[in-house]
Amino acid sequence: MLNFDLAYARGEFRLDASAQIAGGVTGICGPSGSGKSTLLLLIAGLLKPQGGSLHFGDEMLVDRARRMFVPAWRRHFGLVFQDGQLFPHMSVRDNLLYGHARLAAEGRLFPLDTVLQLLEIGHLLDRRPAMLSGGERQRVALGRALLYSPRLLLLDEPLSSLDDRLKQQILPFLRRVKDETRIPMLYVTHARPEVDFLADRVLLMDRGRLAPESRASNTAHA
Ligand SMILES: Nc1ncnc2c1ncn2[C@@H]1O[C@H](COP(=O)(O)OP(=O)(O)OP(=O)(O)O)[C@@H](O)[C@H]1O
Repeated sequence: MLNFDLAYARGEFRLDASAQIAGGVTGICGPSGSGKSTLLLLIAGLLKPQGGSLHFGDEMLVDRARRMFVPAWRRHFGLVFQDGQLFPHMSVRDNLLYGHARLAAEGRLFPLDTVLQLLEIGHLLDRRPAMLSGGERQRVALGRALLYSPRLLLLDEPLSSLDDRLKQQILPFLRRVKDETRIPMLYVTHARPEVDFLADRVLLMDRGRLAPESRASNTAHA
């Protein structure tokens, strides 16, 4: 599904990461500052690598040797970051429909009602993001990413700012998204239980390098 070999340097930090990743949910774990968020930004097209290549299926998105770089908006990937990053001046409805409304009807994976039901956010449509709880904001951010009908979901610690009760509320939603939509996901987290619950495999990031995790326990989740 995703195949990359990316080199990126910023100050002292060096990322030199390669992997071939199949569909399903791939957890990415590793110490703080090891480069997990940087890797997601490189895959999203929000950072440009200094070297290497990136393929999504047969499609070449980056090939620095040929000076090729497909910009983020043309990759059609969905992103959910820690703080949700909703548009503060727009209602929940307008946030949710922001990407969706621009898609051709045949490109939409699911209608608004399906996502509202899946994430239980139908009662929030007329509110602004400031009027939402953290868990509601996370669900709206996820809803917006889903309604964009992405080819890949990039999730960067999407639950890390939430309390346990909210995590327990949202994790099953994510599993339903995985089971019902089959959209591949890269899921960055420090929280082992989230990975154990969701991921089909785990990659470990350490000082800018990626390696498959060898823990046998993960096969139980494949
Ligand atoms: N905007 C930035 N400008 C300069 N350096 C940065 C910036 N963002 C991150 N870094 C540095 O890049 C390196 C990788 O950071 P990154 O955020 O990718 O790590 P991470 O594994 O996601 O960490 P965490 O688990 O703490 O979120 C770190 O050394 C960090 O200090």
